[in-house]
Amino acid sequence: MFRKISSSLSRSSIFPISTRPIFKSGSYPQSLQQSSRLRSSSLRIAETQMSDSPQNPNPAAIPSATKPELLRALEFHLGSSFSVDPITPPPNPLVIVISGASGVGKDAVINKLREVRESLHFVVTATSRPMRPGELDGRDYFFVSRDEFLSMVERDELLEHALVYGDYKGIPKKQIQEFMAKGYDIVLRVDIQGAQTLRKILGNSAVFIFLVAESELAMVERLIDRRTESHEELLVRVATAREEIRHVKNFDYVVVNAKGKLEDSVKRVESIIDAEKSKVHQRIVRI
Ligand SMILES: Nc1ncnc2c1ncn2[C@@H]1O[C@H](COP(=O)(O)OP(=O)(O)OP(=O)(O)O)[C@@H](O)[C@H]1O
Repeated sequence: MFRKISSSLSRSSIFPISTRPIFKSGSYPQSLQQSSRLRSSSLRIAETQMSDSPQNPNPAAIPSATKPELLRALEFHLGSSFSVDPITPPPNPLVIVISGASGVGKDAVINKLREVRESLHFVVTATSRPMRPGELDGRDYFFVSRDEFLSMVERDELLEHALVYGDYKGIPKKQIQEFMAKGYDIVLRVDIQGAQTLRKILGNSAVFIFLVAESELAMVERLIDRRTESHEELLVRVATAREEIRHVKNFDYVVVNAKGKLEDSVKRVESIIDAEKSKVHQRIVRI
């Protein structure tokens, strides 16, 4: 764990403890500069590398000591070895909740994020809704019957679940636990109702991102273009979206997914993840 450089040296043979030196220009101990005991082959290599480097621009620097010698002397002077361990612990796994009104582009953003970012696990939601053309069981959702879904609820296998536009949707807990244990960050894609429930369950331990279109018109057009909803379903979704936009205040971040700017939105989400990873006070999530 710790550098062993100085441990092989008898400290008292170089500097008596009572007379620990303060190194100044020109006063670096001759014994340390010249001692053949210090010159192992690896030290000589390092020394050669240093002597090849451009002239030291700092006139106050110690003139002819090698880097290993300097390191050893500093360690000796400080009374402890320099550790090669990381200065800060690795960041905790994150739980990232991505939400927003229907048709705002949650799937589109998440699918792109999947392409550009490793070390994220995208939780596959269980749903009782029928599969849409192009969707794949186990990739887009776990498609289960209503009865199967209700059994999962009874067995307490879901972190949260809800009835959304007549269909059940829920998040399997086991998947999150397994991937967090492997060090993955977890991405959850939920509607706004789901995000509200998750906020109650997870509090500030998770990161909540709210996706919005640049305007209401843009959002409705996107839904129409998708051509997966009937006229009545569109009416319900638009009315719900108008109401849901007020919940933005319960989120940590808002990302505008503007028309034709999907990649910018994904970059913005990535920046949020990077910032969260750099936080001094990390979120700690327990599922
Ligand atoms: N930035 C964008 N520019 C243009 N089209 C977009 C953009 N983002 C998403 N879309 C398109 O808008 C439509 C709706 O997107 P998507 O299905 O990802 O929304 P969603 O939020 O997942 O919807 P739902 O909650 O109803 O499943 C899709 O056809 C998608 O390709």
